[in-house]
Amino acid sequence: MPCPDSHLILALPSLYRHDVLLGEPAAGSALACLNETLDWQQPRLRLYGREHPIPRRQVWMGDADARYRYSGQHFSPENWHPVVMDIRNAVIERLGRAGIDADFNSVLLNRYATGQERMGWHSDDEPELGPDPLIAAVSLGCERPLRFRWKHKGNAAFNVWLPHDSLLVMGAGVQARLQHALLPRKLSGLRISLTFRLIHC
Ligand SMILES: O=C(O)CCC(=O)C(=O)O
Ligand SMILES: [Fe+2]
Repeated sequence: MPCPDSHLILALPSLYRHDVLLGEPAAGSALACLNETLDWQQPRLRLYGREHPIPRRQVWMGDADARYRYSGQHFSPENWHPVVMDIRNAVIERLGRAGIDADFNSVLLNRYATGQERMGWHSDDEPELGPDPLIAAVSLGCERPLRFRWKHKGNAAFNVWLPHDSLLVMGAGVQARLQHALLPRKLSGLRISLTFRLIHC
């Protein structure tokens, strides 16, 4: 049975959002805690032959053997922070209630200090995620839209707004058929996202 706070965005591929994951004050304290305590990194990545610092900060976290390759670099995960582990468990529990038996052994945390910080177009389709990954994206802080576009042109691109304490579920077919990006916006305010993944080690 659909939960009252669930919004189906697409049925096939499967894309939907739950509006309240942790509740308050847990969501607000998670935002403050992660912002203040994590060792936020700004690695330089090579793009079209030139190196640039990424236009946001990030932390990889997860099980020790869940190593990840991204833009030609290997990232070893940080140990699970207890607050991130609690959020992971809340995601698994919420998906379980929706009839989805999910597991995640790693998470990419992204920190956008202002509306100008961003993430470019991509699909989360690295081979270590397997052929059809389920990716669960938790948003904390400033509400911003994640923009989606189809790989085969024709259908219109669209925004999915991600409020504080929401959970976006990118299920079967989403990475194969769509790309997504967090584009710069005239918005102010800190946002942290956590994208949970299962890496096949
Ligand atoms: O910050 C977001 O909501 C998007 C993050 C994302 O696409 C990713 O971590 O792969
Ligand atoms: Fe992504």
